[in-house]
Amino acid sequence: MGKLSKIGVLTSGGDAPGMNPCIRAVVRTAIYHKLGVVGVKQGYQGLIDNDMYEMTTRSVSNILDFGGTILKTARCADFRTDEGMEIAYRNLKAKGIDALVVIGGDGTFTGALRFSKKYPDIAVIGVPGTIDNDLGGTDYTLGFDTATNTVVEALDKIRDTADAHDRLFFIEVMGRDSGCIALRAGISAGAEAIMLPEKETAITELVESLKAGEHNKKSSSIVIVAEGDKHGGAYDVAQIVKEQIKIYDVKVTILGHLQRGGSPSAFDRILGSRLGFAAVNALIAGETQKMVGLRGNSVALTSLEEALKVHEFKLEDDLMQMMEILSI
Ligand SMILES: Nc1ncnc2c1ncn2[C@@H]1O[C@H](COP(=O)(O)OP(=O)(O)OP(=O)(O)O)[C@@H](O)[C@H]1O
Ligand SMILES: O=P(O)(O)OC[C@H]1O[C@](O)(CO)[C@@H](O)[C@@H]1O
Ligand SMILES: [Mg+2]
Repeated sequence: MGKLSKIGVLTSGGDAPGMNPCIRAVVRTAIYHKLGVVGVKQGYQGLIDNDMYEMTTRSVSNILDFGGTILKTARCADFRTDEGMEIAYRNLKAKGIDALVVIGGDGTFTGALRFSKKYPDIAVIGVPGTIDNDLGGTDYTLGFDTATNTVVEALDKIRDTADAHDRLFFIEVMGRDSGCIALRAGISAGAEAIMLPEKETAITELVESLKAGEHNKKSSSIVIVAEGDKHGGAYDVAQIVKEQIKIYDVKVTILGHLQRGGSPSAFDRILGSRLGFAAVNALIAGETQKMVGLRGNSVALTSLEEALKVHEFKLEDDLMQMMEILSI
């Protein structure tokens, strides 16, 4: 690759709080180093549709506290095809862009890696931006902290009414393939049980533990169901359990997309700024096909391949065990 001159930045997949602080850091770090920086609208769709604009330091003024992403995002089917990738490549070359910072989740990185292997003259650095926290090589992804706090706030409110009415609530949280939000929010809000995509929960055991809780004079119970759970969503699980347990009045709440919105927490603002800054520095250092992440409070580079490997270590055994014991 020749000398770096112009960086494209995009956000892709589900939006995540912290993406805006990250875009701001990419833009200002690039400009500080006298590099051009181009904002790509709607993720990979903008590469294909040629929807891009030159950014200045003022393009990212006063956005630290915004949820969503000023660049917009999309799930782009065309980028999965060789034809789509070729159009994207031609558009990048025509604009003189020689590197990309892609902010997104596992799907975004899968696309980035494929693209970069096909067109290695465009350097690519990934920033983990997804509320799912489902990437290796980083302890946290952008948006996970804010989303978890949002879920905890909702669970606290549901606990008030559940307790007042002696009810059993099944609460569905996001995480198609990832139980990270479910586990940490569950611990924070004292949930009685958590159902995760990574670990099958036996319904008989769940029913037994809910009955034991009632026997222990618990006035309310909260079961968190991550949306990817094998038994289906919260409504499905509630239906199965209802048939086996008559002691509580059963209610269901789906938290849905409110989990993705909102102003980023201080943690996500700092993480976004730190990783955006590091992404540009990695490109300047000649890196490509890597992700910048946070490991043990230090910024670390990981190959995109490694980042995409299984992330189950994030469901630490002690957290899983503790969750059950502390809710007796
Ligand atoms: N195999 C692939 N080849 C090319 N592009 C891909 C591939 N997989 C995903 N992408 C691109 O990445 C985009 C984002 O992926 P996806 O929708 O899975 O979200 P994500 O980045 O995992 O974020 P999140 O899970 O937080 O929503 C896809 O819409 C598609 O454009
Ligand atoms: O907004 P969409 O496209 O329905 O996507 C929902 C999915 O996106 C995520 O929120 C991640 O961004 C998953 O947890 C969830 O399954
Ligand atoms: Mg994903």
